[in-house]
Amino acid sequence: MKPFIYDYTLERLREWMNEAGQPAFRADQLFDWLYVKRVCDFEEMTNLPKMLRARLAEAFGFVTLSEITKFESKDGTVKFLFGLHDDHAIETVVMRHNYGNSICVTTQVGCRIGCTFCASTLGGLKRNLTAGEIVAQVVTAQQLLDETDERISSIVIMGSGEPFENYEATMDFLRIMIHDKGLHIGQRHITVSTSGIVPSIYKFADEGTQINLAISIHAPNDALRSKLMPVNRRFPFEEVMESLRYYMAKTGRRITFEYALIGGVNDRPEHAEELAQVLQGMLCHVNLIPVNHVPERKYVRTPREDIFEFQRILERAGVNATIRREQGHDIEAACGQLRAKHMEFQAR
Ligand SMILES: C[S@@+](CC[C@H](N)C(=O)[O-])C[C@H]1O[C@@H](n2cnc3c(N)ncnc32)[C@H](O)[C@@H]1O
Ligand code: SF4
Repeated sequence: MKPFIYDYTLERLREWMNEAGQPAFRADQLFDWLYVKRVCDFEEMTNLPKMLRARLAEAFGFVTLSEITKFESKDGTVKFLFGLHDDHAIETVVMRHNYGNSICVTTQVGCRIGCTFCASTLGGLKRNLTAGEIVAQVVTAQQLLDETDERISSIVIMGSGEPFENYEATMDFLRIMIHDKGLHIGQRHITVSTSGIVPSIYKFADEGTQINLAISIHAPNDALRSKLMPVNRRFPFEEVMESLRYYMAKTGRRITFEYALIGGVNDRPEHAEELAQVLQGMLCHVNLIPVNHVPERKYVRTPREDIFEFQRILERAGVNATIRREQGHDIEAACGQLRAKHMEFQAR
């Protein structure tokens, strides 16, 4: 199979042009066709010489995401189930806020991390997505928004998969997204979420970007975190915290801690107090998320009043905390749920 043109950063396209005996500016023209004009056919790139268009078509393919289903929520959230060339399915969600539109992208088909509350991991990991397959989710969604003159202004890497186990593809995706000659998404408007893959956190800290980092913490201590997230046995709580301290010292950037509240499991006042103690004095923010129901799991949601109490305990200790506003609840926007249903349906 030919490589996807979306797999290539502008720097790599320049190298390719150089090897093909073309001036570097041809790569910039190509990049503009791909990400500013959002054209998906080399033949339409009319300021490139005909011979070059033919060579590009010979060397590269486009990622085609077939729309298996699309659900639109009352609040404007749109959830796509896209089919890939090898018949795998992935989810992408577009959320509309009063400050702009954001997209939640998937980085792997499934996930091998095995968090006990997550639908994405139910069938294990099938494969990594290439950078181009992550890019295609944004371009395809943006093409649809072009029809109503809307723009994607922020990205969260919070769809299925662990981005830091598909590190290089995720970084190339980010390089393509932030480039000022392409879609030019502001770095501070992008968030990468990880379950805590420690070596990648160090690597990411050294990249020198302004991109936000979120950590799925979900427990205030080692023992409970290991129960909820088996990855904690590979990279224990304290090692994760140590890597985050390095990240903060290196980048000066605030970290977001994601904490899904699960009724009776990690949502008691003593959990809030322990978490407050661990995070006190850290440049951080806690995002409290009422756990999304996953039919295969028995977890229940924390009552509203207890969520507020959890938040109050953190705030009283000086730890900034917000409760995530839920979007697309009526369309099962919780990541992995739509794909899990699709797989179940196919297996029948
Ligand atoms: C699906 S993960 C993808 C990114 C990365 N693998 C991670 O764990 O951070 C994105 C976020 O969704 C959260 N999540 C997964 N299942 C959830 C559920 N049932 N309810 C609420 N949040 C959930 C994760 O903990 C994580 O914070
Ligand atoms: S929460 Fe993230 S790391 Fe955990 S299983 Fe789901 S996608 Fe994988």
